[in-house]
Amino acid sequence: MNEFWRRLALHPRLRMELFLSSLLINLLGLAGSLYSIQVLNRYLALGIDSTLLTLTVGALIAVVFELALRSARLRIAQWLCARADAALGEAVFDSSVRGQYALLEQLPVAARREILSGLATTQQSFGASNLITLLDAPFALVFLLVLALLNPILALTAILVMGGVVLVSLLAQRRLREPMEAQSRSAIQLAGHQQTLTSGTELVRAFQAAGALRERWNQCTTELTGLRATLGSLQNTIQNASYAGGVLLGMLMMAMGAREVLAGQLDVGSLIGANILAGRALAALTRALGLGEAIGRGQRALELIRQLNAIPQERSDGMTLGQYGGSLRFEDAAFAYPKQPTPIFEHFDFALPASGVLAVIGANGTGKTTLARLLVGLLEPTRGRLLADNMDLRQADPGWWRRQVAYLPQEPLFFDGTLRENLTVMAPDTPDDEVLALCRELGVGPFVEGSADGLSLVLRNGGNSIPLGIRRRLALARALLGKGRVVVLDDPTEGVDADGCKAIAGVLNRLVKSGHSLVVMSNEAFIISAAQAVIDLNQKPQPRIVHAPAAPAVAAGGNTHD
Ligand SMILES: Nc1ncnc2c1ncn2[C@@H]1O[C@H](COP(=O)(O)OP(=O)(O)OP(=O)(O)O)[C@@H](O)[C@H]1O
Repeated sequence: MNEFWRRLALHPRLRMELFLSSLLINLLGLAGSLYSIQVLNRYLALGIDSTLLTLTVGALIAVVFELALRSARLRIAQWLCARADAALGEAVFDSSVRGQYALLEQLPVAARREILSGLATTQQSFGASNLITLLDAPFALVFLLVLALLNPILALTAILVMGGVVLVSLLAQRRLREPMEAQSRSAIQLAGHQQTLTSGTELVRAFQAAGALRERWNQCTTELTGLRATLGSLQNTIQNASYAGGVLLGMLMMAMGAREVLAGQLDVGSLIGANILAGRALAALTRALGLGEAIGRGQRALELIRQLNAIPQERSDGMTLGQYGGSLRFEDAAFAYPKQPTPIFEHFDFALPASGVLAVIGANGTGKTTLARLLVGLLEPTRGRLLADNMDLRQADPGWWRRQVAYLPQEPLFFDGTLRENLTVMAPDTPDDEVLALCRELGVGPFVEGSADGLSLVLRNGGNSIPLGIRRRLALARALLGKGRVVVLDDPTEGVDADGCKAIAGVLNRLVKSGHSLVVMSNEAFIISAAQAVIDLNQKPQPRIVHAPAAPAVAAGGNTHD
């Protein structure tokens, strides 16, 4: 309900127009019953055709006005709802792309997907037609008021029947909440299994995981079917109450009305009109009550969306440096993930001079990727500072900082779009020649130029149909085309063949010569031997720092580090 009010509050003038048009529509809606009363009382009594003609023309004009107003009101409501939907969609998008990375990561992927799909649910639940139905509901009172003017006993009868319908419906709606929440939880679980079915085909087949997956799948779908049945029954109770209320109201109105007619308190025309009025009052009410499930579903989706939107966002401004020199420094830095018993590192002091080359080594899970994410500014040290040319990265404008960093993440993922759009995402004006030259330098020229579409090749599903070694080098090309001063590479040779490693070594040498600072997370001997310093994350909690005496050139297939 609050969401409907919020939508109405978006535009006070339109809200007023909606209320006024609803008032007029419902007043014009009285024309049908007044027409019946007048035809039965006047025309049947006097038999004057011109009276019938006047009444009919009057009623028709009222109907035409009512229809015109209805369509104008719908357009206003649609405009208002479209604006609210667009604002909500934008807020969700912003939270997804600008919510603090560390906090976003705490939300499971399936839950995030469910939140995003909840946008469509809110659009339906709080859409224009439902808004109008709710606006019409209070006008049931107008019909009851007119009914009371015709005959108070009939009005009282209608109120009692409607009260009963409201009571049954509200009781059923109270019981809707719990199964709806359970349904949302099950849907999140099912979304996880759907993800496995769609992108884990290999896993399911090769590891014969179908049995284990089927059990969970069946459990989820059975649970969802049961919950849907419960919700359906409750919804049915509400519909039955409305139907039974309608039948009962019609009968009681006739019975009580007939007695009133015999007692001389009501004429036959007014009895028919009263019946129509009571029917309209009940219909307005039951239509609104029938929205209970849809509104409950929308509210649940909105609650999840609010959880996402409540995640504090990364700052969109901050300090920048006119000219970033390329040095980095950790000062008594520590990092620990929330709810993790041991920190990734503590009391970490290290300075990388401009144009320095640093290798970060460590066994699986020691924190190389975490360190890379700290350098890119996705995560922040839980204690201490990380400085870029003496500027604390906490104070830096994240957008500016990410333009200073050429980052190769461990997972080389791409968004749906062409290869060109992906590679030049940080520098859209880069000419194709430059992109192709870098691809050639990285040894993926034959892949790009050999494909019929070249740079216009359309990537889907993160680009996962491209072999990993090629995908990684394409991701490296994307990083370098951004022209950041510091190059942070998370396992650049993982899955890359010997020729590919040589090509990467060549590019790294060029970067070193051109004065870039390099931080490479890798256990690869040829990278370690070329580094001026090595951080060993195997040592906990304070990493070991090894300074190499000289910096030989990066050469794939070179020395091993001792
Ligand atoms: N979002 C997170 N929340 C909690 N713990 C996390 C999170 N991300 C990583 N970790 C944990 O932090 C530790 C370091 O992970 P990280 O991925 O940085 O290691 P890594 O050295 O890069 O591993 P690998 O060599 O396998 O890539 C691991 O124990 C991992 O489980």
